[in-house]
Amino acid sequence: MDQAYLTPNAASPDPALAAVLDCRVLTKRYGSTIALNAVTFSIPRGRVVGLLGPNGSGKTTLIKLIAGLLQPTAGAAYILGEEPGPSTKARVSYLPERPYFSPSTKVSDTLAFFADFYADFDRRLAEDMLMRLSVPTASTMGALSKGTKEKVQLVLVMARRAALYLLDEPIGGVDPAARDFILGTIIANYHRDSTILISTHLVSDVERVLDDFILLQYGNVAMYSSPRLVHEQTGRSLDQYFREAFRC
Ligand SMILES: Nc1ncnc2c1ncn2[C@@H]1O[C@H](COP(=O)(O)OP(=O)(O)OP(=O)(O)O)[C@@H](O)[C@H]1O
Repeated sequence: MDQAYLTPNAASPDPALAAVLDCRVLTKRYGSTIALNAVTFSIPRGRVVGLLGPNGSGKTTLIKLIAGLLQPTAGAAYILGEEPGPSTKARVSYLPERPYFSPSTKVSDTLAFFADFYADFDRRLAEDMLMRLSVPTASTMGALSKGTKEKVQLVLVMARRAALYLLDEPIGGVDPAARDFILGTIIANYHRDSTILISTHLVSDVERVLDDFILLQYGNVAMYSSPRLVHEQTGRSLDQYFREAFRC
């Protein structure tokens, strides 16, 4: 495990070194279910971090807590030193796991909506990415395939100039051939100072773009490391390593 990434540094006097995201003993219970159990980690700026783990391990719960859509039972998440609230929402670009535009909304209207709603939205960048992904902007969302809807929502979210992007299962519905292209387009266009936290089961598709990964198991951080370290230490890709380590 690369301990360097685990060092909380939100109190650093150098803003360039301050953590974008700091989770401290972050805990969420739903009744008697402990979805997140005193999760503590820190992510510096400029990293692309995979949030990995089996079904029910707490990935969506963690992302919703950071996005301010859920309240923690104990502990806290800090975005650039602040707990989730209106000012962090202006710095965080969040892609939920489910579609959120009504079927009758045209793709071009979603661009207008984001431009009105988010001061940091780069409309030209969004239009450019949609064109490169061959998305028909005159269509309604309801007329698009599941994968194309996901492309639109991912493009909108990534065309904001946010400090932190929270992507919950962004490419699950996209065909395998297009995943590489989409990830490549996203990574080529996002601002290098920003941090991306991306929850996914598609480890083999995303591992090449990840600087680091956090593995959740039963609501605990089981590992915080990098694909590079896993490869150096085991000779395996992240996907191979997980398949062997967590075989059912
Ligand atoms: N609204 C809720 N009410 C009760 N329990 C919940 C609720 N949401 C999540 N849970 C429970 O919390 C735990 C974590 O769920 P969560 O959705 O965060 O996991 P996940 O890692 O995102 O799963 P998946 O990979 O299947 O999307 C699970 O045991 C789940 O059943």
